[in-house]
Amino acid sequence: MKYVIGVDLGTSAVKTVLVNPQGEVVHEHSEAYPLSRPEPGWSEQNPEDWVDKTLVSLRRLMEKSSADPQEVEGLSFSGQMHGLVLVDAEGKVLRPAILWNDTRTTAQCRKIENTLESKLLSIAKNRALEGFTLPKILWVQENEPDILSQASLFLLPKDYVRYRLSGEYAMDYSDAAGTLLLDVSGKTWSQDIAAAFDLPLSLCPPLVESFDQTGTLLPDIAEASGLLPSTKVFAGGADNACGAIGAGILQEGQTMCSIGTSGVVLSFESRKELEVDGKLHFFNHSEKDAYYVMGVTLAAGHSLTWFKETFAKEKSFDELLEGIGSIPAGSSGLLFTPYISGERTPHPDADIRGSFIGMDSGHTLSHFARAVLEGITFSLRESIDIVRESGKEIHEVVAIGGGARNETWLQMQADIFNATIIKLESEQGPAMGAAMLAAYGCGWFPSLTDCAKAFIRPAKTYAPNAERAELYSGLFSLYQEVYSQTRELNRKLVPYRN
Ligand SMILES: Nc1ncnc2c1ncn2[C@@H]1O[C@H](COP(=O)(O)OP(=O)(O)O)[C@@H](O)[C@H]1O
Ligand SMILES: O=C(CO)[C@@H](O)[C@H](O)COP(=O)(O)O
Repeated sequence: MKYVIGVDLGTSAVKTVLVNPQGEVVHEHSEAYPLSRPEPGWSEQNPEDWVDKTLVSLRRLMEKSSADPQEVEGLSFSGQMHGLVLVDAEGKVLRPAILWNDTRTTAQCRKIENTLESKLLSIAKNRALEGFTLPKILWVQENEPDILSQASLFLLPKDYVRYRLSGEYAMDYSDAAGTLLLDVSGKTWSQDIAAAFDLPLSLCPPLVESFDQTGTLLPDIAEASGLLPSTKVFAGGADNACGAIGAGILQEGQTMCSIGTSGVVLSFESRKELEVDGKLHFFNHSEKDAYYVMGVTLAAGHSLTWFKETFAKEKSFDELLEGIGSIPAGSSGLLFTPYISGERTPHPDADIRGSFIGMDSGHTLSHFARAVLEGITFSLRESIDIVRESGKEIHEVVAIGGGARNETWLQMQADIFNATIIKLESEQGPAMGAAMLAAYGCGWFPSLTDCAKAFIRPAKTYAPNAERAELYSGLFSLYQEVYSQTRELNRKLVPYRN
């Protein structure tokens, strides 16, 4: 038997999957790492934790499977996007990584917009959002100039881990697109953007395709992970691009909804000249010369995790959600907005915070749990609507991520999106996408599309229920009002957040 490994460097954990040529996940293993929030709105991780846990996860995967290391032909990566890792000339990390969900950079975003004006959308194809990488580099430039002056390169999370595993520096287009330093349609680093902020282009690593080989495992790494120094290492991609590959989103008209820590609605796009005016993210795909548009809910699964940890810590997700099927759609008038760490689509607002509206003495824990799922799903419906307004039809949506584990939530997505939801045999979208990039890179298939045909199998579909779809459509209008009704209040609450 031959295998490939997909490594998904997530926000909460690194997941590794061992996949055979039929696309079956033979074994998987996950290792969690901490996230630190040293100040309100900050979110950091220690890159050394990623490397340690990736090696532990690979070793456990190999031990569990008892696969012969000779049989593992290659591995590739999917990574949390946008996080800033700065390294010096020796490859030493200069400060903790600043993550995608860190919102300290509002001032830097305004500086980028004011400096670049229309160039930002014409070159980088995206607006300046706190989560993206360039604002983080500018924050370091302003607040820790000594650190930036020692930096010889910036990397994204999975690029740092790959460098430690293979000794080679590289960044693929799908992840580079989320930095705001890439000329997205030209597929080169933008000299114009870098020069506007006095950043040398030498700070940017070499660009590669997601399925390009970037060396093999270093001998000490091979030993620590239970693999061989001949194991091929492929570049990999942004977690959302890999999630899309793993969900088979490889053609115009295909859309996925991923509910992990964040929530994402992503639709394939073949036209590099498409203008979405910053309303959606527009990024390079991990498929060659393809793109995607995407809307992001910052705290999707994170809202559910926060709710569980705060109000029902002793319960598992399944225990918390087991009663929600008997709560009526609309949670008996309880409405939740998932803005617990600010929001991105459609409200790029670092100061907004969540609400429960309509609390009643008759509401139970199950009403609250259902309202949380409905609020997250309404937020994703806002992205679905913007994608539809851009001219795309959405009749079917492939669901991936931890949120796809709950049947009631999948049906709720069908009812709120008014589209058929497809659940796959494996909800391991990004890790599976990474494994597919390795399989294609190893030459197992002539194209990623052929690989998708062999690897991806639908398990179940959920059709919208007309009555509930209508009820949710009315409630969605009320949900949309909550943002404007609570924005000013939240702004006034900012000084009290400490
Ligand atoms: N059994 C479950 N039912 C519904 N949602 C779940 C379940 N288990 C986990 N989740 C949600 O999935 C999220 C984790 O999804 P995952 O795709 O693993 O995220 P990430 O890659 O961001 O770490 C959690 O935040 C949680 O809200
Ligand atoms: O910032 C984004 C996309 O722009 C996030 O989607 C991150 O890429 C992290 O994703 P998860 O940890 O939720 O998978």
